[in-house]
Amino acid sequence: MGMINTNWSRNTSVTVCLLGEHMAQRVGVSDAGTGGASKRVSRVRVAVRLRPYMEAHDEKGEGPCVRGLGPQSLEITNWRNATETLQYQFDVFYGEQASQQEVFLSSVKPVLPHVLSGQNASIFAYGPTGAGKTHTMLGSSEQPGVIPRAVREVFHLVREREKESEDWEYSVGMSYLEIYNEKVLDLLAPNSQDLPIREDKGRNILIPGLTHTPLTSFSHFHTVFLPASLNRTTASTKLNQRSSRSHAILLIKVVRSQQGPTHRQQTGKLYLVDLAGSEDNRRTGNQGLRLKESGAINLSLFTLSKVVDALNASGGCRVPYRDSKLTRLLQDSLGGSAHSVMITNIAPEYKYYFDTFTALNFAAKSKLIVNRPFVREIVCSSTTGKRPQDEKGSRGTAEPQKKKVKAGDKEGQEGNPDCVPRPSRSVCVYMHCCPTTTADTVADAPTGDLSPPVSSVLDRLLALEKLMMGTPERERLNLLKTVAQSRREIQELKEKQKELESRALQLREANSTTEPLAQDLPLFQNSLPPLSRKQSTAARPKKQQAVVSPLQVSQECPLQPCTAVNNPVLCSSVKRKQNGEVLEGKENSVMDECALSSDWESRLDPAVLEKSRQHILQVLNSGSLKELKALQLIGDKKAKLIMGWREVHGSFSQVEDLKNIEGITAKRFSSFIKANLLSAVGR
Ligand SMILES: Nc1ncnc2c1ncn2[C@@H]1O[C@H](COP(=O)(O)OP(=O)(O)OP(=O)(O)O)[C@@H](O)[C@H]1O
Repeated sequence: MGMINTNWSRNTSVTVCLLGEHMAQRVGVSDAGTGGASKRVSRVRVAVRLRPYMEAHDEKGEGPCVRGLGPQSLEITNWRNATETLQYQFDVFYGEQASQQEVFLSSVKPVLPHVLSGQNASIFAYGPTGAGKTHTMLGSSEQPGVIPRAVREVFHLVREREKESEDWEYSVGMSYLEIYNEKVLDLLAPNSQDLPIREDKGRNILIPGLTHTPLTSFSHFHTVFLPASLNRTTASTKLNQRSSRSHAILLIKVVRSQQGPTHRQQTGKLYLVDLAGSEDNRRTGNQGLRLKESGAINLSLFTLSKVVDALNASGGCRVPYRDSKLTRLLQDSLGGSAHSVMITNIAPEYKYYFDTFTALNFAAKSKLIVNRPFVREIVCSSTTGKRPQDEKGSRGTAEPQKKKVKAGDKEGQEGNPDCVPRPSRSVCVYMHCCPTTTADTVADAPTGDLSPPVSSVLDRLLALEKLMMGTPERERLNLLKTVAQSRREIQELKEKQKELESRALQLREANSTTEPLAQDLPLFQNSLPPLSRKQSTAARPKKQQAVVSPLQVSQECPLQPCTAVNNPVLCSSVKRKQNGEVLEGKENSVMDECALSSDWESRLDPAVLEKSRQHILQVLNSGSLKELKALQLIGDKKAKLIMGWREVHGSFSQVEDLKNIEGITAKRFSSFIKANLLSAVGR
């Protein structure tokens, strides 16, 4: 690898590269003191911790390749030019001598009070394998790391807050998981399977089924956490005897509930993340399973890097959170709503040079990420006098969260298990700065009686809704406007529909023995028989294709049973009159009525029929989904099946091939062909 062993004392006289707020900017040594030392505060606080030099990792006796310059800066040898170093500036730099206490006090402790106020915080350790991530996060019994110190501090803060005011009650709970080979595994329930990751309408990331254990004290935490840590997947590699083969995420959830008539409930989450190390398999000596693990680790870390790049890119490009489980779970920590601290661990030996270099560059670009923290609060004003069931209710039981999920609850029990079940007749409001989506509004729409235009607007709404879930915030605002517009359209259409229905009803009542006036109600120009009030809903103008122009009937074959009319629809209305039946829905199209006549085909002009057949065949072969659905008796499902068939088998050589489609029986085909030919020749 041709490493250069730098004599640090020589560096003062040479040019150095400075990497400060932004990436690689070369400056002369005289500028180094000012050029990169920007005081701009980044929301994602980035600390770098240098592990003590270990001779065991320096077979060639090359000495360290990194050294600290001050409380915020360090330099690393420039591998391209031995006479240069690369300098970096971070929020904090912890040298080899830094204690666990120091790391905790300056980087972690300051963010913890936010968690008690309903905000999220993330502390994560990043860096190459063997650089000290687990040491930083977990530590040992002699040198406890961030995790035990943070949890102890959370309990300490809770006790203090409880002493200060009796208005708020606090409850603390934990979940603990690992991402191993792209599987989310519950470390508190070691036999569990890969858990799904979901996102609710408030963009909270959820893992239904993940165990949540209420905690009463720090020592209680210890008894739960320690055995669970042993469930984490670790193994020996050439670089680390006990290398973490998974990303571990400990979630500490603090729910605080206000006492009194109005129940405010704030939920803050603290994510403590020990990432698996990035690995160079030429050096780790990984093979077989280790190599597979390494692939998953590197892939997720690569995605993490892409996420950071996308967040830093201007122009709001897509952030690939969904490309790995890790980034999906860290979505809130990077570019989300959490107060985030990234502790980048690096090793000083030359053996780690390129890993260190990569880690430092990653850390430098992560500094630019801005999160937008907000308080997650539910306000419940209950008319029952009952207060919302909070975590106190399940204190002392290790209950899988999925049991708390109540399907169909509009406030999102399923979407957001943090919204605990609320009492009946209570009003729950989410309060945070993010715009909420309109899933609840969509759910309100009476989909059962939507006419086609309404359902298409609804489809648009649902599509927008889906789109919004993976869209950056400022685009979401635009989408929200479109959603609002669509809602207005739905409302207008519903009103129009109601008006038409009531007019139809009035007409029928007024002309109980006569036909309704076509000019009064254009959509009903092919008048339906008189209806009772009860039947009136069936008279909705669902099928605009029922409105057809007069048939081109063969002169030689006048329509016999329907001699009074030369229109299949009118024919059907006569038939309806005869049997007093009301038909509705596409499958029972009025076309079926005329189609019941067995010799209908012989009464139509063969040339026109052939032309119509060709037209149907053409639609079957090249029609879009919409065009296929415009055919009689073809709904959404059948249209999709037709498209699928086309893709697999190519063109339909004749319309009869339609019988190859699942669900199209000979009888159904016969109805289809009659209905469509009649409809087509009618045009
Ligand atoms: N600041 C430190 N002071 C003393 N020892 C340290 C420090 N950092 C790391 N070590 C030691 O270095 C070794 C490797 O550290 P650790 O296991 O924490 O690395 P890691 O980054 O978590 O590795 P991996 O990604 O492979 O799990 C351990 O023996 C650990 O005790």
